[in-house]
Amino acid sequence: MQFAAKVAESQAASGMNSAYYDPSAGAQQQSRHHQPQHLHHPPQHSQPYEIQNPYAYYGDPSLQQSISPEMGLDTAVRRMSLGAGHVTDPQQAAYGSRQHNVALDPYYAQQQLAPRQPLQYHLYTTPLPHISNLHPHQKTIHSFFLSDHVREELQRKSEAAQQVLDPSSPEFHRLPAEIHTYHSFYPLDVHRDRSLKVFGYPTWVYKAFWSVDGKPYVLRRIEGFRLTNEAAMSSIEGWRRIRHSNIVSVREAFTTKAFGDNSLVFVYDYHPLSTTLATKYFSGSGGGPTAPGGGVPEKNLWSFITQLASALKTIHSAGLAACIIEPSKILITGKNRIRLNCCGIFDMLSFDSGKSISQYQQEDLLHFGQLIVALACGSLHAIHNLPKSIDHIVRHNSIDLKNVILYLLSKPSSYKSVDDVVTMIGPRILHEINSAHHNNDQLEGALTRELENGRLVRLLCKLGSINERPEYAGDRTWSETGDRYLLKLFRDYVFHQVDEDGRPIVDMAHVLQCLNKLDAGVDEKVMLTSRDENSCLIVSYKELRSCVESTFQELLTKP
Ligand SMILES: Nc1ncnc2c1ncn2[C@@H]1O[C@H](COP(=O)(O)OP(=O)(O)OP(=O)(O)O)[C@@H](O)[C@H]1O
Repeated sequence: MQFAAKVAESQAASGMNSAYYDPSAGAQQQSRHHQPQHLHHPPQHSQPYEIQNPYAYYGDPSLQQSISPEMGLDTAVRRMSLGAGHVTDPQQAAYGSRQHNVALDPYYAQQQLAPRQPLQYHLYTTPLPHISNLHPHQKTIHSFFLSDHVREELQRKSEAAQQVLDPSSPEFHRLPAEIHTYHSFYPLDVHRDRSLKVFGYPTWVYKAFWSVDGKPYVLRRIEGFRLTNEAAMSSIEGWRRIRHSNIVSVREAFTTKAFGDNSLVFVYDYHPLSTTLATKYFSGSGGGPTAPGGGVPEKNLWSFITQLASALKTIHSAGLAACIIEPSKILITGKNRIRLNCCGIFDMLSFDSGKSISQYQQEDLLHFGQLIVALACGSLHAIHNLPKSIDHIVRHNSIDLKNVILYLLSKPSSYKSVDDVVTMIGPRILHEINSAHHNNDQLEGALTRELENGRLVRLLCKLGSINERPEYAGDRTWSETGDRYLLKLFRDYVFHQVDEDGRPIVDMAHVLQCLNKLDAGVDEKVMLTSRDENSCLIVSYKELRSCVESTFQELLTKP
């Protein structure tokens, strides 16, 4: 595998100086390590990334025991973030300062004085150097990594997923430490007032970790609901089988008294940093795009209609009804990506209502139509004056949109079904598929850029394990002889080049080229010189590669 990476020295230097490799000293001072429990000598330097185990945070042995080592590692890898309590999202604003819980970690016990700092995203987004005259075989350093905005978005999501409550906050003490198999509760409600509007009961939303797989989930608690008919619990089974890209997956439901009342709890997949249609388009602070008429632009509307129709098609085909098509219960989990939330709750709350499923399905279509009217007019009150609203929609949108809305709002009948909606919006579905494929292509391109990096990190790990081990199997000269000596000289050749005045040459393209050639084991030869310049060895990458492999195997197999 070869890269024809060739960048001007200044560009290379800027790449090497970018925070991706070496965040600025300021950030380093602010970031903190989270040391695994078994390390007795915490390193003195700060690192750009912190790999943490959320379970170690709590110092709760019973929890730690329930987690397998593999799971801990997996979780630790997923926790790669700068590890700082970032406090800009509304959820945090509602609950005050929150931080990663470090208070109970013995390593941090003496280091609690300095407050954790927000993530400094700008250190991770390097400006692209302006290069207009690159040859086809040349690449800028940025082409080896994810684009800055994708990386930042993923980092923000990862950070949000790992947030836990500050143990000194009142909220921390109010919430149970563990319920069922979930722990580390973190409230997601944007506002503190509990509205009974949607479910008729106050509801609370928390992120919590499931101790079985270590992943975060969302728990929605229906406060004060006493389950009178045990059979209602079985209604969740149908929902557990539904997997759809526009439906927030339902995991399980259970009752609990852990909150001091009779609560019913539903568990859903967690989608970090999501918001709702209500917050984005009807709260006045969402900043969503608006068309000239004040509503959501028609292009976005068609995308929402297609996604919701697709979700409803799956739900109705499974003999279920959503019963919850309302702006505050439709999550926006990405750009124009929506997911129907809170499915399954009404099945349990109105288990004995006596209504048939087809009646509920007809209501779904009606609520679907009302939602589109509200979005197209930019107001939740639009459905109260339909003639005026339809008139507004016709003036600002296509006739196709009006036809779909009129169909959805038409009288319920046994002939009215989501299938007809799918037929009506056929051409728009094609457009949606095209956009989805396009987005896929872009993400695949981004993934491909990172593809080689994992390979290089593996190689670097091997080299790091081999080079300059102080002693191995009692042999103090182990790293200074044989294959290991060759690899030590190669390490100097790759990373420690100096110019004629002895100044370090920092050339990212050279490093990448050498590592790629080593990984591929090409026949090209390289001249390695000892530091005292007394010996000089000519060796091929192929030979160096077999040195790496055999030495690493030796490390693995010998006691
Ligand atoms: N599955 C989920 N994954 C991630 N975040 C979620 C999920 N479900 C809800 N949320 C977050 O929780 C917040 C609160 O959800 P909720 O449904 O209570 O909305 P709300 O606007 O507060 O509605 P209500 O007025 O009915 O309480 C939402 O804004 C959303 O950001």
